[in-house]
Amino acid sequence: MPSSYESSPMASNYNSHEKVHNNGTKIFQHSQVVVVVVVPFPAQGHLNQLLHLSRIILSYNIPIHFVGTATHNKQAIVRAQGWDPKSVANIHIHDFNVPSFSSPLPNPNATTKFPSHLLPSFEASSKLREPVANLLQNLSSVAKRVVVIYDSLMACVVQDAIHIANCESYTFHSVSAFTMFLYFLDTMGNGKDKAFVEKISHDHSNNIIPEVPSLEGCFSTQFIDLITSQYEFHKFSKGTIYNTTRAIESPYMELIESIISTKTHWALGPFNPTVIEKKSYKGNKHFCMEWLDKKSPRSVIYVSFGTTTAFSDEQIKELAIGLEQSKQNFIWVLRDADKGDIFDVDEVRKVELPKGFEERVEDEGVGLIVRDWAPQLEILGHPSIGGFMSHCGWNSCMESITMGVPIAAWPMHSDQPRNRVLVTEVLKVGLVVKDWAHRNELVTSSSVESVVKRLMATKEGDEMRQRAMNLKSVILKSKDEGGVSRVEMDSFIAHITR
Ligand SMILES: O=c1ccn([C@@H]2O[C@H](COP(=O)(O)OP(=O)(O)O[C@H]3OC[C@@H](O)[C@H](O)[C@H]3O)[C@@H](O)[C@H]2O)c(=O)[nH]1
Ligand SMILES: C[C@@H](CO)CCNc1ncnc2nc[nH]c12
Repeated sequence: MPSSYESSPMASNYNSHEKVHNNGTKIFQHSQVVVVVVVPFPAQGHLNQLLHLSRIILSYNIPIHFVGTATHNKQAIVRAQGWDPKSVANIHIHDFNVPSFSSPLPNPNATTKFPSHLLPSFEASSKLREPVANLLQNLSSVAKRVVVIYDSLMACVVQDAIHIANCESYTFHSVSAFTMFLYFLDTMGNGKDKAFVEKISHDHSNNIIPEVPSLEGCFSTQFIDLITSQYEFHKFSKGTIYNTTRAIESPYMELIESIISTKTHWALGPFNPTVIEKKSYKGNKHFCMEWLDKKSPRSVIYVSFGTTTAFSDEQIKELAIGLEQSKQNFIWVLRDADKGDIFDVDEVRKVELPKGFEERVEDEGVGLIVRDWAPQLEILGHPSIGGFMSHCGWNSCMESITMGVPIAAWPMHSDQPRNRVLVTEVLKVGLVVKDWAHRNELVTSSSVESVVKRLMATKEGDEMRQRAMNLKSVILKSKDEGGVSRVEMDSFIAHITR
């Protein structure tokens, strides 16, 4: 564990901060520096994005304070990918206490796929308000400015920032600009002005705004309450941050800007590294990377559904049979949704596969089952990967697109049904496995088989792979000197350090 992982008293934080940034001469007086405090929401898809962003901001030599409960901080760090884990030592990690919370197993047979079992851990994290307020207060007395970047679901926790004169905050939305735009549009109600509606209708005909599924079945009611209870606190933030790039989502960034013109909207992504650092391998190569090394280019489909999905036994069986019948190479990450505390391993579900399946596909060299944490970013970046069967979580979408891999889309909940539309209809780098209208039905082995074949072994699939590679190169260029992603990140940094 990196030494700074332990939460340390303020004084030693300052010492380590001087050590990190002081190249022989004492360049920092604390009263002159701008510090950034990052407040993530405690679920993997959220923690991951803000840890990546922290590392990017740190690369501009800005001190970073990352706050959360001990278990969620540890979760973010042990699972970080794509860069040298040693650089975490330069981030000030603050482990704050919250009342203990229960950490039940997900329910694989529930009618909706929303991960309601995570609610106790979400509720516990809402108790971070007081320690966060104290931290902001302490930092504000020694820093020139305290910049708070908080997950939109943690607005309530950072509400005291408003009372601190040299503190300003930015809301981070963990979903696509496409999803956020549709969400803002839905909530605009009758206040739409005529010109705006005309523009939207025009965009409709240009396919910028395709038909999307309603939000029915996407969230639990308690989660909607959690989202709504944050509303009143968002008005205090100075701007909003998205993990996207104008290189792929500029129409939606512009639409958001036209709806909410009182704030600055920053497209600072992609947050995940687009080139994987050698040092990220943590010593040994994962066994699936060696397996991939032996396969031919673009011949393997990677199958994984993020950290918030639990399949029923019946669905697992159909998926297994479908993959085998497709006769395509695959790596399948077969794991249940995370628990609220991932280190609580007393109770885990052992998923059953059809008899003999695993041995057969592994002996034949066509399939590999991974049951623990897979190095997804590295896998997607491997030249043998030619497709990704995904639930369309936003991290997975960005990772796949930045690595040039097309998607077989099987959304489960939340923003995923709409990300599916962005991937398949707008960017045209994917096929639909399951449409939201059929969300309560089983996906049969024959539909799995047919989508996998279409993506991996047809001209249509080749064309998608080509488009995905084109998007990858557009994104890489946008990060070069003068490119849109680089310019926007540089100007955000210039803005907060002004
Ligand atoms: O074995 C694994 C499983 C998952 N992962 C990583 O875990 C992350 C999963 O995040 P995803 O966004 O894809 O999916 P999740 O469902 O877990 O996240 C969720 O939270 C954030 C939202 O914005 C997403 O849209 C939402 O679905 C990815 O970064 C993926 O690379 C692994 O590295 N290995
Ligand atoms: C329970 C979590 C899984 O990590 C739902 C995904 N998170 C989200 N999904 C959709 N819209 C959002 N706006 C902010 N966060 C959002």
